[in-house]
Amino acid sequence: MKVNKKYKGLVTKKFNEFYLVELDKYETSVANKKFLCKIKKSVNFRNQFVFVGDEVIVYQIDLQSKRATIESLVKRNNLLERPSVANISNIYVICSVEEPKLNLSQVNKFLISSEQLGVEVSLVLTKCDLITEEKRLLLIEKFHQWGYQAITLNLNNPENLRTLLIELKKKKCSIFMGPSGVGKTTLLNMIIPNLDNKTAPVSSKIKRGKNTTRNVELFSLSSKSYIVDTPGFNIQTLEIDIRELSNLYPEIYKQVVNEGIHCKFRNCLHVNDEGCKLNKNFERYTFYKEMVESSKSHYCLIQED
Ligand SMILES: Nc1nc2c(ncn2[C@@H]2O[C@H](COP(=O)(O)OP(=O)(O)OP(=O)(O)O)[C@@H](O)[C@H]2O)c(=O)[nH]1
Ligand SMILES: [Zn+2]
Repeated sequence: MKVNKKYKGLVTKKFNEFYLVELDKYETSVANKKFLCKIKKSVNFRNQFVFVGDEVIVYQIDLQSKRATIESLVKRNNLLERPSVANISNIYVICSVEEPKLNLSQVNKFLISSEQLGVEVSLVLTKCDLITEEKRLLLIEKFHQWGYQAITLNLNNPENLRTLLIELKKKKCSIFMGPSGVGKTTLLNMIIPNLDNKTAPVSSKIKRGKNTTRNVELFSLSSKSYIVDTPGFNIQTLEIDIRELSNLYPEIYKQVVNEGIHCKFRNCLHVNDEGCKLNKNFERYTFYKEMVESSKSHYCLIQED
């Protein structure tokens, strides 16, 4: 039985030329909303590929065989690389407080690289069982000054995981990103039942290539809430316009937008500029200055090993 109607849907998985598309729950009364789709042959997406996370319009919906055809692609908000996922709403930057040790410069790069996508960015600190309560509170205070309410986790305490899960269920589409060995896979395995991604102690990790052949999938946490079942492997390649950089630091954004400071020049970079009014007395200013300086002659390209 074919439905002679068009519906909007979300690509939750992609394999070869097939796409698993979940039809919008509010637009259809069909019970199982997942349809195996191919792209309409004559369609020209101007060499654009369709990725997991993309919204598409489907037609030729066959309720019996659960097949349909993708007619067109809805304009996407953003596209992440490695893994390729579209329309992410939230990035959770995951860093461990120990094993591996917290590296502030690296945390900064992950945060800026995520902010650059224009999504909501959160910071999660794992392995808090390896530090004292006093140190944990100091870290929360530190990152509060960076402009983030760090979520601290400890595998021995399921209570903090529950809090994170409640938060994730309110977000549209989240992904975990962070350096190797910080516990991203461990967390995903706890959040997604039967996922069973491989984890390994830090010392025996193969640093690259792990999981690369797996197909990315969106896992539904609640209606309208998804999480990417694979962590982002690395910092996204940045091509930041030097004038945009200050907007990616909440400490600077807050002063310029919320407090309305007025530097003498509208395009002030807040680095040795005449008449600059920015209060530079914050911890990440050195990182900011370094990024501005390294991108003065060319766009800032950051790639992390
Ligand atoms: N002590 C402690 N160890 C943890 C915690 N969470 C994870 N680990 C351990 O950290 C190691 C690495 O965890 P993974 O989940 O594989 O880390 P990952 O971030 O996915 O690493 P990559 O796959 O390399 O990106 C494993 O041995 C985990 O058991 C924690 O809260 N406390
Ligand atoms: Zn300034």
